[in-house]
Amino acid sequence: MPPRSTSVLRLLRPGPRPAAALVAAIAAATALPLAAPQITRRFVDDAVAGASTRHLTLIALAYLALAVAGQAARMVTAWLASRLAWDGTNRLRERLARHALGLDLAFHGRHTPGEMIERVDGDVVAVADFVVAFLMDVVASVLLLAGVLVIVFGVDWRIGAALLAYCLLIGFGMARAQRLAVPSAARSRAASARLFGLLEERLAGAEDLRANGAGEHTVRRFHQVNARLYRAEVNDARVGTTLLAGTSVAFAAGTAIMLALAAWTLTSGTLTIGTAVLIFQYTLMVRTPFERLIDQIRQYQAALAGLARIGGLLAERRTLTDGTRPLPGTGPLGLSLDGVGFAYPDDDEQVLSGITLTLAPGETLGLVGRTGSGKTTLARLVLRLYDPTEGVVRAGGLDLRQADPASLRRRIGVVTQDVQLFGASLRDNLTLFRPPPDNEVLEEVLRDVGLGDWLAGLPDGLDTRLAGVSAGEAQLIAFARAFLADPGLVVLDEASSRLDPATERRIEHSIDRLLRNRTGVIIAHRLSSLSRVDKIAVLDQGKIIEYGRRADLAADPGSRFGRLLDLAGVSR
Ligand SMILES: Nc1ncnc2c1ncn2[C@@H]1O[C@H](COP(=O)(O)OP(=O)(O)OP(=O)(O)O)[C@@H](O)[C@H]1O
Repeated sequence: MPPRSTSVLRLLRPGPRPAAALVAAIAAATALPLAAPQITRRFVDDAVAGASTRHLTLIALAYLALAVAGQAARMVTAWLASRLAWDGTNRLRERLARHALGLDLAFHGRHTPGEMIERVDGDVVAVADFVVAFLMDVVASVLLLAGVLVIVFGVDWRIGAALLAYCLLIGFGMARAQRLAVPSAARSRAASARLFGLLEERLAGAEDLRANGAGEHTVRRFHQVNARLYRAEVNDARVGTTLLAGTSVAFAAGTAIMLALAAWTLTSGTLTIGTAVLIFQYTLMVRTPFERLIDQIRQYQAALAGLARIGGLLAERRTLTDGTRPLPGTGPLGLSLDGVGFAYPDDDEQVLSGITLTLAPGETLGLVGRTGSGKTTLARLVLRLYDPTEGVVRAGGLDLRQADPASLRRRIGVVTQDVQLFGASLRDNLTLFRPPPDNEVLEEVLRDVGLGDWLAGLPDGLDTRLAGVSAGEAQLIAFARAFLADPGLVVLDEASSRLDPATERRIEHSIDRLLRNRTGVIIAHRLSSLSRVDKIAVLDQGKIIEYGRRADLAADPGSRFGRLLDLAGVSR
């Protein structure tokens, strides 16, 4: 096993007491069924010898008690094994989620959310299932098989040797058969993954598909993929049934041989009838452990692959190193970019180059440029979601690479146009699950951003679970979040979607308030926003092609910014 997988397994290791309880439960679950045939033997031999009904009834009752105790031990084992596995895997899941959240955007850019969910949940569940099954089936089955063989060897070594040979043959045959079944099972899983992939993608785009009349094509495609899954499943079932029938025949033949052996020893006078019945029962007992063991081979492979992937994820390291120096704790933060260049990791294209600009504390910058010119990328550098590949970004005079990440998140805020609202209360959506300030503070902030009437109309006020929030309201909630966080530098990616004039006015009012006494970088999509900024930078293909004070650029007849205003019919 690779070393990473062993370190993952270490996370799953239980404490000594639960482990001891599990070992005891497994031992009981194995020993009790092993004792049952001994009681049957006693019953048969005593019955043949003419024992009283009372005596035989007592033996039968003992058998019953043993059977009940055996089942109870198995239930306790199952419960303990699942608890241990889930405790361990929950620790692993938590560790993975924390680790993944701590990795930087370069990592998350390479891995889709679906992939991360599969890693943090799917792989962990595969491992948990395997750990439970390993304890329940593999350990218990091996112990049971070993117990049966030892007992039968003790009764008659020749029959023991025959049973051992039979077990080896069956084991070999079942492992081969399992390998035959793997390709058809893999085909069926692949077809199922394709169907779910298609469903997920098409359901996510249901609105666009319907609006563009692509429904019929989607349904046809769904039928095709579904038909492929059907064929793969039928084929898999056929292979499975054939193998099952073959295994049953092999077990029946083995049982018949063991019975014949028992009958032979019986007639040769070495064994009693009770012992013959005992051997017969033990022979029947080997079937279930074998079936369980073989079944585990598949799960073992899935778990091993899962462990390797989990280990790989835990081995991922942040590429951004954390600094230790705090940003100035209060007041607006100045911002300067000095010869900044940037290319996304694993991408040769230079997205930004030679960016130099300065904002004094409290000043605002409007970033303008065609789509793809690098505005969002520049904002990401200011938020230190990435480090520049050339040059320096400074806030409050401090190179962001040296800044303590907690103070950076507290002092530099962002309002994006894709506002993420969570299926939680309005309060939690405002505070992002941090300990909330008093209700009055939250209500005042909501009133300030123009959501006072909206709040008054909510059935449970701040405790209302958010659903069906409009784009404009979502934007205003995002402003409220930013007010609560009270940063000294705000990056604002303006909503480019059309909002009704009343909402637009409310949003502009909020922007004005948010920028008061704060430094701001606005990715401006509306010309009206440009009227409030102190400076303008026009980006084109990652370079600043125009930069200066807004008033100067507006007054310059040849400036691009001036032409932009003229084109839109806005007075300079
Ligand atoms: N995560 C990423 N990985 C690789 N390349 C990226 C990534 N994000 C953006 N780019 C590329 O960087 C360039 C600049 O993109 P960016 O999103 O910064 O532009 P923008 O001016 O904000 O565009 P828009 O106005 O459409 O939001 C584009 O060529 C884009 O394809």
